Amino acid sequence: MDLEFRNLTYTVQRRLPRGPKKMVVKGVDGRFMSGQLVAIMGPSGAGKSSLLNALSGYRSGGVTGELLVNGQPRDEHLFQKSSCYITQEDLLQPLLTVREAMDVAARLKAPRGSKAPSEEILQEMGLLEHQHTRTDLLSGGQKKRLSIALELVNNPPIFFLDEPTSGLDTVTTTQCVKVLKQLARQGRTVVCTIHQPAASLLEMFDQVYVLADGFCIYQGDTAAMVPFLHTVGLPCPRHHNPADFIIELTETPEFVTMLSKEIMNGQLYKSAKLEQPAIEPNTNQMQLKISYQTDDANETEIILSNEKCTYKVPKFEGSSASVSSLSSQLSNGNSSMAWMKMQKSDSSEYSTTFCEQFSILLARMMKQIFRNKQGMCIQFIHHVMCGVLIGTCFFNMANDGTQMFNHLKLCVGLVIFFAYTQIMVPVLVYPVEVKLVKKEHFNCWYGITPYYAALTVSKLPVQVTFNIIFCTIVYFMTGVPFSVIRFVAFCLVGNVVSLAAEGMGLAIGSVFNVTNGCAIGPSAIAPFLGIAIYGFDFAHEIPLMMNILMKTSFIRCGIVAMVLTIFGFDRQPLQCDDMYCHFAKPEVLIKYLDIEHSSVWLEIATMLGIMFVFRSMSYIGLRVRFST
Ligand SMILES: Nc1ncnc2c1ncn2[C@@H]1O[C@H](COP(=O)(O)OP(=O)(O)OP(=O)(O)O)[C@@H](O)[C@H]1O
Repeated sequence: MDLEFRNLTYTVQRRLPRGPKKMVVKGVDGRFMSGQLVAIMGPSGAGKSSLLNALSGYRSGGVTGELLVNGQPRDEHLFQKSSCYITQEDLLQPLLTVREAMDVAARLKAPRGSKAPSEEILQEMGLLEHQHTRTDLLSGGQKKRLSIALELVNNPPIFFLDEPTSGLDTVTTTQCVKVLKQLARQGRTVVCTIHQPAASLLEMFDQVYVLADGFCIYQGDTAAMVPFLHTVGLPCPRHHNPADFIIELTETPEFVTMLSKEIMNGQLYKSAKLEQPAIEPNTNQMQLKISYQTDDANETEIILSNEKCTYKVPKFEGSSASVSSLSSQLSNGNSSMAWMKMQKSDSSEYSTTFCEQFSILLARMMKQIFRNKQGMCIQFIHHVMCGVLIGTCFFNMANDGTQMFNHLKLCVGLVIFFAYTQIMVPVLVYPVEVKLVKKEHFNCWYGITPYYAALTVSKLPVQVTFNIIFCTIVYFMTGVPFSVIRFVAFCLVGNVVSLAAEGMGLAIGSVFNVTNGCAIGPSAIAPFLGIAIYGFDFAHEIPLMMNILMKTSFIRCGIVAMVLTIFGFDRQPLQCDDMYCHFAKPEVLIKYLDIEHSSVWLEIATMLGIMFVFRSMSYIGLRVRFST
């Protein structure tokens, strides 16, 4: 597929605190042709990643201009299915082997009714011998190749890569660029940003697009760059790396202005053979008025307005199809049209159904959770130790009528434990996970809803089990009189508080897009805020806002539910070893706290409602973030 862009601008604005708007890509034009390996070069901060993000659709907010595919305005949905974006960071699912990661990608992405040739792709990428290695143990170059391999399973005709060589040594960098060159030679359009390639590496690229301060200062064949600079009076010294030379020129604003004018901000394409305008008159569009005639499942006849050609639709034919055979299908420039045709005929957004995505993602998440032995071990020790500590502090105290304040401390302590244990996990883990999910979602692996559903379900078994272990230890060590209903309610309250807290952590993570440090502040304050608000419960005059906050604080609901669980359910009067114990009768304590009209089930239902609100916020937050 040929990509064109006209008068493309990309404006960014810092959100929190809101900063001034800044145009980072300034009305550039350009054209990237199929079968070509294109390097977007420029000094740091020139706008390379921004241009790549805008072109790939990875960022859509703040982008203006015309984006064309094969000369026609592009259909974003179709384009997204036809392209893939590989981020600078190697975002790979942890705790899976190369083969497992590949199989998940193949199950999610391979066209319906077909089997992606995972083994052949791994072979082609030189990863077959590492197929049983865990993804986090791969070297930098292998990670990069795996990132490419994962996207190759549905054989997209366009690849965008953000700095694929960053952090790699010279040999690995060359290997990586060779792989990209091979992908391009197979008929794909491969566009990547690159810092300052060595001269030998630069030669491997077919086309170079140089940016400086958001302007295009060169576009054309790699071989035509030095002659172009010579013609504008900036000859590259002998034995000087042309990439270094042009980047050095960008340090002088006058040169940037002059070069940008010469190349008409990307409207001109400097060819090693002949010079031609980058954007030809709309003759292209005439040629692309096509009609499809399908003879059989494999062959498609495409009639262009003035010529006729026939070729095979790229189609996986079971595991016997090799990447080479796929490549040969793509090696015809026209095959991108066949790809588009194939994608157009499949109107669904993903290759798999909602249920398939949900079950594949759930299986992947469960596998990762159970393989995280260290994490599981830490969680187990944390729950047992905290249970024993709390049990020791309040040992056999639950039946002592003289210890009213200790009873309350126990309830508050338990709720804080459940809240803190769960709130920090998503806040710390989620920002990293979101990047990975964004990449996979953007590359059309799956939708947000099945991901979110799988995320919610996958954590439950382990979380509930550990909470029950904790509850059992505390319940019996503190000596709360046993009854089945009370014990069930006790475990239920703990689990619901932890789910609400987790929902809050997810909401903080996805709505505010905060990184670890900033997230700790609000999330750490939140439970205390809940308790502080609870303190107002004893006051007579509660301001309206505070009242609303109090009623909607899951910490408060948790404490009320916990008190009602321990002292409710027809509990007999507590032992009293003093002359008089005012709070020996559970009803007196409940009345004193002004919660005699509440019920455990109502508080649990309220917490579930709060959890639902938090989870909805985080779901919407994700959707909004992924759509801009
Ligand atoms: N979301 C954003 N908010 C504010 N500024 C931004 C945002 N995105 C990019 N920028 C700014 O836009 C400019 C271009 O950024 P970009 O990441 O595209 O540069 P780059 O050429 O890829 O740099 P590098 O090679 O160092 O990665 C930079 O000055 C950067 O600070």
